[in-house]
Amino acid sequence: MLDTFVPGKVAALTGYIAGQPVESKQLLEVRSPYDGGMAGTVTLASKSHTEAAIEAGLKGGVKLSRYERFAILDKTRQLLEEKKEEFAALITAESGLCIRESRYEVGRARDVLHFAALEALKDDGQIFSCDISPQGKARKIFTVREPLNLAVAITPFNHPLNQVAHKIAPAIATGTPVILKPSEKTPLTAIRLSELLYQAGLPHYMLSVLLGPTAEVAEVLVADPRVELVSFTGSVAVGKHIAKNAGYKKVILELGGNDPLIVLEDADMELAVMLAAEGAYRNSGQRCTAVKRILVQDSIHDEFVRKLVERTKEYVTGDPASPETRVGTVIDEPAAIYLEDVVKKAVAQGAEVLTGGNRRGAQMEPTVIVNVPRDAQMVVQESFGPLAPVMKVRDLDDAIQLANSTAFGLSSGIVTNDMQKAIKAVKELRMGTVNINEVPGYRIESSPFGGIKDSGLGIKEGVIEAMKCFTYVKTFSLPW
Ligand SMILES: NC(=O)c1ccc[n+]([C@@H]2O[C@H](COP(=O)([O-])OP(=O)(O)OC[C@H]3O[C@@H](n4cnc5c(N)ncnc54)[C@H](O)[C@@H]3O)[C@@H](O)[C@H]2O)c1
Ligand SMILES: O=C[C@H](O)CS(=O)(=O)O
Repeated sequence: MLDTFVPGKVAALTGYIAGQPVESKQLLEVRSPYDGGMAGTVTLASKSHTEAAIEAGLKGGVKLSRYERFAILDKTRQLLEEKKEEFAALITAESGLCIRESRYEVGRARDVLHFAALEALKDDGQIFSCDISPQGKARKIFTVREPLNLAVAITPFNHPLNQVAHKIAPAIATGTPVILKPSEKTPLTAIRLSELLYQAGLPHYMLSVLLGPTAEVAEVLVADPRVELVSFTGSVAVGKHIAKNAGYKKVILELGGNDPLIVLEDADMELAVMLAAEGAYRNSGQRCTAVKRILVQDSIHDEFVRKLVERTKEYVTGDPASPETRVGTVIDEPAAIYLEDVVKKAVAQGAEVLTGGNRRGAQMEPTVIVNVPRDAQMVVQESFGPLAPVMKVRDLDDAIQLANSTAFGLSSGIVTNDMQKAIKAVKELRMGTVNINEVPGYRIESSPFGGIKDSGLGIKEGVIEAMKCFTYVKTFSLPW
C-alpha cells in the first residue's frame, strides 16, 4: 500500500482481492503520456485471481448498517481531502491531464463520496394503500431496496478517479459488494482510492480491484452468472460487446458521446465562445460530454469563429504538471494520431483549420476547424480530444435535425436568449441532457446522468440514480 505518491517516484501498487494484495509476477507499467516517465506499476491478475475475487465477494461478511456505510464513505472523503494533492498528481502522472483538471476532478470525486454517504442514510421505501378501488383490500404494500449479491464495475481512462468513485461509492452506500476493473491505462488512481476505502474501515469483502488481460479478468467478470450487475462506462464498441457477453444479468451502459453545442443568432456571443472553448478543450477534450460539434447559425458564424480562434489561443499546452498548462495530453500517442487523422480527413473534404491541428507525441493542440462537412468522420463519430469542429446551420430546426442525426444521444447545449427556442430544443433534441446557456457536460454529481441511442440504454447514473442500479426492489404487504 502506497503511503503517498511523490511525483517522479514510481508507485508500486497491487490489485486487491477482498483487501488482499494480488500476488503476481506479471506487472503492468504505467507511463506518463507526456514524457514516457514511469508513473507506477501494478500487479496483473490472472483468471484464478478473478475467480477468487468473485468467490470472496459472494462469500460476503459483516453486513454494514446504513450509518456504517455513511461513516466509511465520509471518512474516505476526509482522507481524499487530506491527500488531494497526491491524488491530483497521480491522475496527471498516469493520464497526462493537466494538474488544474486533475485537481478539479479530485473535487468532483469528493462530492461523489459526500453525496453517496448522505444517500446511505436515506430511506427509499414507498407505501401503497390497497383500499383504493372497489375491489380494494384493507392492506398496505411497502417497498424496500435490497443490495445485490455481487456487482462488477468497469471504468474508462478519462476520469481516473471520478469515474471509479461514481461506481464504487453508490455500491458501498447500498451495501452491494463490488469488483472494480479500472482501465489499464489509468489504474493507479483507482487502486489508491480503494486503499483509502480499506483504510476508512470498509470490510474487505465489499471491494476487490483487478487489472489484467481482458480475457482473464474483464471477460470473466462480465460473463459469470453469479454476478448480478455489470456497470460499464466506456466506448460504444466495448459496451455493445459487454451487452452480448453478459448474458442474463442487469447491465448499465454509459457509452460514447458526440455532444453538440448549438449557438443561435440571438445568443450572448461572449458566453457562446467561452462555452464552446471550455466544452471542447477541458479534460483535453476527453469527456463523453465534451463539445464535439459546434452548430452556429450562419448569420453570426464568422464573428463567432473569429472570437473562438482568439479564445482558443489562451488554452496553452505543455507539461501537464505545470499549473500554467490548460490542455494536457490525450491518453496516448495512438489517440492523438487518430485526432490528427480525422482533422486531415476533414480538410481533405474541404474543411479549414484556423488554429491548432498539430500533434507532438500524445499532445494534440486545441484545434478550431470550420466548414466541416456534415458527413465528416470527426463529426459523425466520436472524436475524443481537444477539437472544435464548427458547422453552419440555417436556423433552430436545421440545428436540431443535425444534432439528432448521429448515432449518439448523450448531452447537448444551446446558447440562446429566446425562451421559446430553448424550450423547443429541450423538447426536440433526442438526448439524455439539454443544457440551456451551458456546456452539454454540465451536471452535479448527484443528478441523473446518461444518454440514449448509442450513448446508453436510457438508465441513468449519477449518485442517486446509481443507488437504484446497485439494488433491487422488494415489496411486502400487511393487513391494515
Ligand atoms: N457515457 C459516459 O458516462 C462515459 C464516460 C466516460 C467515457 N466514456 C466513453 O469511454 C470511451 C473512452 O474510454 P476508454 O477508451 O477507456 O473506453 P474502452 O471502452 O476502451 O474501455 C473502457 C473499459 O472497458 C474495459 N474493456 C475493454 N475491453 C473489454 C471487454 N471485452 N470486456 C469488458 N471490459 C472491457 C477497459 O479495460 C476499460 O476498463 C469514450 O468512448 C467515451 O465516450 C463514456
Ligand atoms: O466522460 C464522461 C463522464 O462520465 C461524464 S462527465 O463528463 O465526467 O460528467
